[in-house]
Amino acid sequence: MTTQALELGINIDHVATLRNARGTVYPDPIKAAMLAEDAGADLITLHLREDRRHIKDADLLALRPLIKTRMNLECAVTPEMLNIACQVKPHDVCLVPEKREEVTTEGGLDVIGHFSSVKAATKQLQDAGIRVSLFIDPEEKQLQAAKDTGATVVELHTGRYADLSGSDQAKELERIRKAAQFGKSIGLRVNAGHGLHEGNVMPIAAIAELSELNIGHAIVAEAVFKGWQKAIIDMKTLMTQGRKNA
Ligand SMILES: CC(=O)[C@@H](O)[C@H](O)COP(=O)(O)O
Ligand SMILES: NCC(=O)COP(=O)(O)O
Repeated sequence: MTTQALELGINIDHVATLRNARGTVYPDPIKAAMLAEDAGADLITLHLREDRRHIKDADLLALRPLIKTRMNLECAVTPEMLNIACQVKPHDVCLVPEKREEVTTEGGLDVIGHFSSVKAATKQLQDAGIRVSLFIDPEEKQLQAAKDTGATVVELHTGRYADLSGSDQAKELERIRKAAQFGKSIGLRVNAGHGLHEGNVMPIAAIAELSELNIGHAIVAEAVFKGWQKAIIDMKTLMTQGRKNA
């Protein structure tokens, strides 16, 4: 069996976090995206939060015509966000849950609990020619519900895996592996992301059913010490090494 390639989505949100901390124009997330593509990123991911704490509407509009790979817009299931997405027309929209007070995206979208609104949002986006992904926890019932909405892609939330260690982390890795296998078996493209870094990415990359990893915060952090493009190249190298263990 030939192992499928594993794509790297570079999330530029926290380049914008650093810019916004001082209200400067630097570091520029658009420049980060362009350099990321040159360094081998397969797509650029950005999350337009309702509170605009990092990416702003102007970033999204500026990036759209410049992107050479694929734009993956993460957003909440709200009329405002769906309208923006349908106007900007990224290649992919990943629907995520959002809480105003959270530090970061704490868990996956409860597709079962919000089935009719997620299904309607999926249709609205697909009718605009956008591929839809749902950011979910690695649970069979959420994967099945995702499939039932008509979405063709899911992204498994790896934040819990990233926060755990030892045997608890090994159990969570197994849960992600089983979810990826189940997702693939029902015809979904299965991606993963959140909290991944150089120290924890290889076992995830070794899950053969995964198509794409979206990574941001840790790459921005590594870039402080070794530079943005080197951090991206190193992450891609680790993913390639990890995939050899698939
Ligand atoms: C949905 C998701 O996982 C990403 O958007 C990532 O977490 C970066 O954004 P936040 O840190 O604002 O959650
Ligand atoms: N969807 C996950 C993502 O885009 C990146 O998450 P993180 O690496 O910033 O935690």
